[in-house]
Amino acid sequence: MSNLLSELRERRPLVHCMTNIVVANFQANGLLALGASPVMADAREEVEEMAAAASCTVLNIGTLHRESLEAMEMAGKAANGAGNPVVLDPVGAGATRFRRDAVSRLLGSVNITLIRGNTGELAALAGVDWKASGVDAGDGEMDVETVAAQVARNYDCLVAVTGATDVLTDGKRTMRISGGHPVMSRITGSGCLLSAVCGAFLAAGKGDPFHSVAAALAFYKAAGKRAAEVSSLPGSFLPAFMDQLALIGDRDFTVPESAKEVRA
Ligand SMILES: Nc1ncnc2c1ncn2[C@@H]1O[C@H](COP(=O)(O)OP(=O)(O)OP(=O)(O)O)[C@@H](O)[C@H]1O
Ligand SMILES: Cc1ncsc1CCO
Ligand SMILES: [Mg+2]
Repeated sequence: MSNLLSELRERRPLVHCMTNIVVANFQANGLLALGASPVMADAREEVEEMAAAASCTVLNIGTLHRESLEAMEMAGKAANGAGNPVVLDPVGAGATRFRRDAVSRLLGSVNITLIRGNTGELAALAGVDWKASGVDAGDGEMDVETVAAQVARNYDCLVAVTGATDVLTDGKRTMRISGGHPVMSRITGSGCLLSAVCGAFLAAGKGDPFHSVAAALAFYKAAGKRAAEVSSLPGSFLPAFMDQLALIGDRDFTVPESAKEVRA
């Protein structure tokens, strides 16, 4: 059993979120429920200071515009300078040219620790032919483990691709995490909040970042599963899910022991 969650709650990491207007409140509440401390800040005038003061920065392009993209680049570089982890959530990366270009720009100028997205977003990052559907996963065929590992090697970062089964890779090792419940994809922002939760776990973990993200994914799946036992309808699932983010402890979820080696 890992005690990462207890350490996280003890440390209460400050998670700097540059996020979208849909999920900001949900993300802040979810981080508080988990035991982290959220701060939303995206003005160019302050992001460098905030990123340096925080324990990690989360860049979410869900409702991006020119100014926020510029601010994200500044924040990402400041977080890099402070040695803090940076999570990129490439929301709807395949939906428009602006989003594709924004993701390339961020990946080209900031050292990203983790990219967390759904299959459609992974396809966009990898240039795989895909039927994009706004911010949803969309439709298409690809070997998620192989493509995610290629993207991880390309950008020298961790990649977490979520869905019915989550895949985590650093380009050399791959891990699959199952669990959760389909209702998790029927509320908006469950992926966005997860990206911020991964940031909190990365900030709390002193060891292998791969292990910290694996723990975050397993924790979140467990919270979804337990909340769906209370209600699997979206409206009443939401508060039950918030409660589980606060209730679950280290002994209530299992991080898979072994990661599979992948061939480059
Ligand atoms: N069918 C499913 N069964 C079990 N868990 C699921 C399912 N779909 C999604 N999840 C879980 O929901 C969480 C969010 O993942 P998802 O891939 O839906 O994110 P997303 O598409 O980026 O969401 P959003 O953009 O709305 O924030 C993850 O923990 C994932 O494991
Ligand atoms: C619905 C939606 N549109 C832009 S961001 C967002 C939140 C889920 O990704
Ligand atoms: Mg998403």
